[in-house]
Amino acid sequence: EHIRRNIEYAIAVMESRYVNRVVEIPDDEVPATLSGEGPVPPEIKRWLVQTFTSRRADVRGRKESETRRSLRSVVHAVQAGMFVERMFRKTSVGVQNLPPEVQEHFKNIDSWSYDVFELDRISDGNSLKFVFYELLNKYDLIRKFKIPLKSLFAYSARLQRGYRKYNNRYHNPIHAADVAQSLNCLLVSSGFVHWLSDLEMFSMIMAAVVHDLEHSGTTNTFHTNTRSPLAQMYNDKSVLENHHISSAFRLLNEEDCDILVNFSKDDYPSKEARTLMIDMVLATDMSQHFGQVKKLQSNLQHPESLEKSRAMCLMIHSADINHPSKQWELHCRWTERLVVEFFEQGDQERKLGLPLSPLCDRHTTMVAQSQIGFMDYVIKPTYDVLFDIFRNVNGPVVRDAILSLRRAS
Ligand SMILES: Nc1nc2c(ncn2[C@@H]2O[C@@H]3COP(=O)(O)O[C@H]3[C@H]2O)c(=O)[nH]1
Ligand SMILES: [Zn+2]
Repeated sequence: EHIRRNIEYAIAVMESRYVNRVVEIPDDEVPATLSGEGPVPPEIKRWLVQTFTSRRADVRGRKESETRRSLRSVVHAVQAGMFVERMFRKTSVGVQNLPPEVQEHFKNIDSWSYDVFELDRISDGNSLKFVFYELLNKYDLIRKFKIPLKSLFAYSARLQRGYRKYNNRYHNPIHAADVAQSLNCLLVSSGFVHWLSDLEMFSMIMAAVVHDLEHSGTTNTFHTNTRSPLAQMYNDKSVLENHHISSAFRLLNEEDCDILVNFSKDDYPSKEARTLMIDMVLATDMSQHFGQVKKLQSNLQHPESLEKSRAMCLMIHSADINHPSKQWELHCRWTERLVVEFFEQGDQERKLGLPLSPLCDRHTTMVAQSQIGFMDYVIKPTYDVLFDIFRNVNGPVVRDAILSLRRAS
């Protein structure tokens, strides 16, 4: 059934999107791409450049040779029938703990039009806690990693509290729940869910859930410009993202919060799992965006060089910027929230006598135009590359399946 769904999905994607399509990704130097005449107003260009590019060298220095895993190897595994058999709900450990209304709502959790605001309403503001639990349970990870439910709920409660620390309109627990649910959709619809190991699945869900923990409601540029304690701590580099993932790991040390307590020594703190989670959260720094997309696009010219971990990072990043590709009502709600947050930062900048960041001036910002720029220059290229990756995993499987069918008939 899953193979059939993968094949149908891949065929649909190829038919509808990939015939004679040219992907246009701006160069790392975005201004060059945007410098021509076009509908993008100067302030929006400034925002794109300031937010989505980084001329700093990537200093993370992952030793790729050690754990290099290409998508090609995954394709081979898929062709050889080496799916990870994911048990959906077969062994759920505690569904009875969920309020019935929430349980009913989760029937739709694989849908791109899932209404996370409604979940938050019916769960009395516990959307993050319940999505975290539901996804771990759905993929049987609570049982496999012997995660104590008491710790899971204590940790989730601390996460929700951490997300509420600054009362942000956008970067709050609902956003984290939304990113985790959207990630789940991408994993399911692409078939990735069947070729990630349990540890990789856990790492991805965890990364989605913690990726904006204790977000200050202001941008990295704001932290740097105000020389905030966090900017000093992280030397102006991916300030917030470093804080999010660092806080998530530190929270595990709080009383009753260690959800990793029963992980085997091979699983955690293995370099692989920890590095993966750190890399995925750091990859949500929007200054890495154009570099990340461009690198993957060039990798796609030689699919054998595509790395699984890079694909996973792109998936989290795509889930993080999902709402412009969702239903209009959902998108509008998120946009309204984001704009409130941007304008509050602008107000603070005004008070401090700092230059106002792009899109943060409540008196001059053109929201509609900026959203068009965001969709054209950020969302579309990201999702184009993501679907190209999906196609690279599913494509050879589809081709072989078609050949087999032909031979059989
Ligand atoms: N301009 C604009 N930025 C967005 C939109 N959605 C998400 N973002 C930005 O993309 C960022 C992704 O990472 P964060 O969630 O930290 O913060 C998010 C916002 O800064 C949108 O609709 N418009
Ligand atoms: Zn986010």
